[in-house]
Amino acid sequence: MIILALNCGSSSVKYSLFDWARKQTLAMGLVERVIAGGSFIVQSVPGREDFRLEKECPDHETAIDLIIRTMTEGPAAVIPDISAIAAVGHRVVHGGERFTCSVRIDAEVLEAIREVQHLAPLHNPPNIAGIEAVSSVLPQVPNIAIFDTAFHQTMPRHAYLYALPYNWYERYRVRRYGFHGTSHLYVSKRAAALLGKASCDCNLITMHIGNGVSHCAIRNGISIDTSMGLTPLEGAVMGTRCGDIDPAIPHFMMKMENLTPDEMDNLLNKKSGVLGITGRFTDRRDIIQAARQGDERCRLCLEIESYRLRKYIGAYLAAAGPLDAVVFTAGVGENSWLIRQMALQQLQHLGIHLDEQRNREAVGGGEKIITGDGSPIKAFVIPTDEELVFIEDVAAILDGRYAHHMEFTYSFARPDFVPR
Ligand SMILES: Nc1ncnc2c1ncn2[C@@H]1O[C@H](COP(=O)(O)OP(=O)(O)O)[C@@H](O)[C@H]1O
Ligand SMILES: CC(=O)OP(=O)(O)O
Ligand SMILES: [Mg+2]
Repeated sequence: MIILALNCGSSSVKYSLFDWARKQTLAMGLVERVIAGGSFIVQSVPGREDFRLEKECPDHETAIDLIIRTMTEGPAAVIPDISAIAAVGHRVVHGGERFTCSVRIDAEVLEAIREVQHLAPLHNPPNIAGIEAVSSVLPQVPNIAIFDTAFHQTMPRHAYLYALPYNWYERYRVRRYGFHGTSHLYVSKRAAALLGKASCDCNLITMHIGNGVSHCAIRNGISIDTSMGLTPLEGAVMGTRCGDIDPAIPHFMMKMENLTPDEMDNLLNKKSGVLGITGRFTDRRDIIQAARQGDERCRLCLEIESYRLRKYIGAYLAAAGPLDAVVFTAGVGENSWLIRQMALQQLQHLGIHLDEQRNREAVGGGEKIITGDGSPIKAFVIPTDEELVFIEDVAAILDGRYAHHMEFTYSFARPDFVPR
C-alpha cells in the first residue's frame, strides 16, 4: 500500500510518499512559492540526487498536479502510475473541538473543517484546497485528515479555558486548542522509547521550535497544556508571530497608528516575532550569524527568544512534573545548540544539567541526549516526523486498526528516513 502524506501550507506543499508494506520512503519533497509566483519543486529520493524543477503553480491544484507528475513521469519518477497511490493523508491544522483523532474525509467532515476555518485563517484554507485538489485529481482514493489540534484535546478545562466571558466559549468556542499535535505526539513517543518506559508513564515537556513554535506539557503520555491557543499566535516568540503579549497592546497600537483590526492581526502574525525584533530576519541562522558579528538587535532577539523558552520550561515543570525529560525538536530545536544552551542554562537547581559538549554535538540529525549522565531530568534532541504520524494513521484507519492517537501503538519504523 502506497500512501501520500500532504502538508499544504499557505505558500508551500510538503509531501512524503511511503510504501507501507515495505516500510520504505519512496520520495519526499516540497513545492515552494505556490500562488506567490516563482514556484518550484524539489524532490529527494533515498540514494538519488535531489530533483528540482521550476514550474508556476498559481494554486494548490497545480502544485498537487506537479507533485503527482514528478512522482510518476520523467527522470524523478518513483511509481509507474498515479493508481499506485492507495490513500492520501492530509495535515489539517484546526479541527476545533469536534475532531479528537484522525478521520476519513467525506462531505460532512469537509464541511466541519470548513466551519472552523475562521479559527486558523492562515492554515485551514490551504489544507482544504489540498483536499479538494486531491479529490479532483484522484477521485477514487480515500483521503484522511490528521489534525494538529487532536493531540491536545485531552487538556483539562482549567488549561484550555481563558479568563474571558464564559459565553464567548459557549457561543463561539473561544478556548485554547493548541497545534503541532502530531509533532508533540511523535517526539513524546520517541522520548518514551529512549527512556525505556511506556509513554503512559512519562512526564515530558516537548519544545517544537521551528518557524512556528509551540510547547507541550505532557503528563502520563497525554497533553495537559500547550502554549498555542485559539490560534497559532499565542505562546513562544516565533519567526513572524509575537506569541504572548499584553492583550491591551493591540487596542493601544490600533489607536496610536490608526490601524484596522485586519492590519493589526497581520502585524502580529506576519511582522512580529524575531522578524519584528531584528527588523530583518526570520531565519535563526541569519540572526545567530549577525549576533556573532556584533549586531546588538540580533543578540537581544536571541536573549528574548531563549528567555521565553526558559520561562515555559519552568511553567510546564510545575504543570507536568515530576518530569522525565525535556525534548527539543523542529528546525531550531534540532539544529541550534546555541538557542538550546541559552534556554537551558542555569537550570541545574531544577534538575536539568546540560552537558555543553553533548549539546554542541547534537546538530544535523539523529536522536541525542544533551544532559549529563547524572542529570535528574534528561533533555533530548529528537528530529520530528509529522508525516510519519500521518502515514501510520492512514494505514491504521484503512486497516481498521485505528481507534485514537492515545490508544494506537505507533511503530514509527522509518529506517531510511533522512532528517531535514
Ligand atoms: N542550524 C540552524 N541553526 C539555527 N536555526 C536553524 C538551523 N537550521 C534550521 N533552523 C531554523 O529552523 C527554521 C525552520 O524550522 P521548520 O521546523 O522547518 O519550520 P516550519 O516547518 O515551521 O517551516 C528556520 O526558520 C530556521 O530559523
Ligand atoms: C500551527 C503552526 O504554527 O504551524 P506551522 O509551524 O507549520 O506554521
Ligand atoms: Mg513545521
